[in-house]
Amino acid sequence: MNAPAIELSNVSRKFVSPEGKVTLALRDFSLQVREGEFCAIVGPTGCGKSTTLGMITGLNPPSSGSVKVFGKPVTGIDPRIGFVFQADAVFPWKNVLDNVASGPIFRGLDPSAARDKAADWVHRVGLAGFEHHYPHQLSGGMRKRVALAQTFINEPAILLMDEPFSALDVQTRAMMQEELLGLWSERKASVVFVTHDIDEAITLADRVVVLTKGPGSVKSVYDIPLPRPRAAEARYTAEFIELSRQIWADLKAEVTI
Ligand SMILES: Nc1ncnc2c1ncn2[C@@H]1O[C@H](COP(=O)(O)OP(=O)(O)OP(=O)(O)O)[C@@H](O)[C@H]1O
Repeated sequence: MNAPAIELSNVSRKFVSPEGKVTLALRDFSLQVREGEFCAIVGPTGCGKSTTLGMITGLNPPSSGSVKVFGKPVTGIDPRIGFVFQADAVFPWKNVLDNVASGPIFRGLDPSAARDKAADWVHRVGLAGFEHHYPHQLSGGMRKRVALAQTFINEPAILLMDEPFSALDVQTRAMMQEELLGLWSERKASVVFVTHDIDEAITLADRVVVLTKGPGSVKSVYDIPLPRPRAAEARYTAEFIELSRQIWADLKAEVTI
C-alpha cells in the first residue's frame, strides 16, 4: 500500500516569544491524508490550524513528533505542494495571463510555452477575455479564480488551502467551491482545507477533522459519504444537515467564551 500523502504523527508545536512567553499551539496531534483525499480541518480560533499547514510546508517545523510527505520526512520547501491562502497572492503589477504563467516560468518553462499553458488555465477558470486585466481591475471572486489557476497550473500533488474563500460573499463562495471541486476532480491532489465554515467543509471534503481548542489536537473525525460530483445543492439534503449538526455540536463544546 502507498504511504499516506501527508502524515503528522504525535506532533507538538511550541512558540516562544522574544519576551520568553511560551505558547503551545498543537499538542500530540496526529493526522493522515491519503493520496487523492480531500480533508477539511475545522476548529476554534487559535487552535493551530494554520500552524498545521505550516508544518506540512516545512516552513514551520514541529517541536516534537514527525511530519512526512509521501513517506519521507519534510526537510524544506517541496515543489509538489501548492497553496491558496485567504489573502490574494497575485502579483498586482502583472496581468492575469502573466500571473498564471509565473509559476511555470519560475520552474524553468520557456516563457512563450508558459503563456500558452496559462491561456488554457485562464480559460478553464472562466476568465477568458480578462487575460490582459490587472488584479485591481478584477472582483474578489475573479482574483480568487486567478489564484486557483496560478496554483493548479503547477499540478500540485498536495494542495494546502487556508480559508481561501472566507473573504468572498456567500454566492461567490458557493461558486468557487464548485469550481474548486471541478478542478480537483480532474487530477485529485491530496488536499488539506482549513475553514471556519462547517458547511463549506462538508460540501468539499471526503473527511472533516474537528480540532479541540488550543493547544489543538484531534477531537473527532467525520467521513463524508455524500456522493460526488457534489453541487452546492447537496447542502439541502437531510444527510448533510445531520452531519452539520453533529460537527457543530463538537465544535460548540470547544468554543467556550
Ligand atoms: N509565529 C508565532 N509566534 C508565536 N505564537 C504563534 C505564532 N504562530 C502562531 N502562534 C500561536 O499559536 C496558536 C495557533 O495559531 P494558528 O494561527 O495556527 O491558529 P488557527 O487555528 O489557524 O487560528 P485562526 O482560526 O484564528 O486562524 C495561537 O495561539 C497563536 O497565537
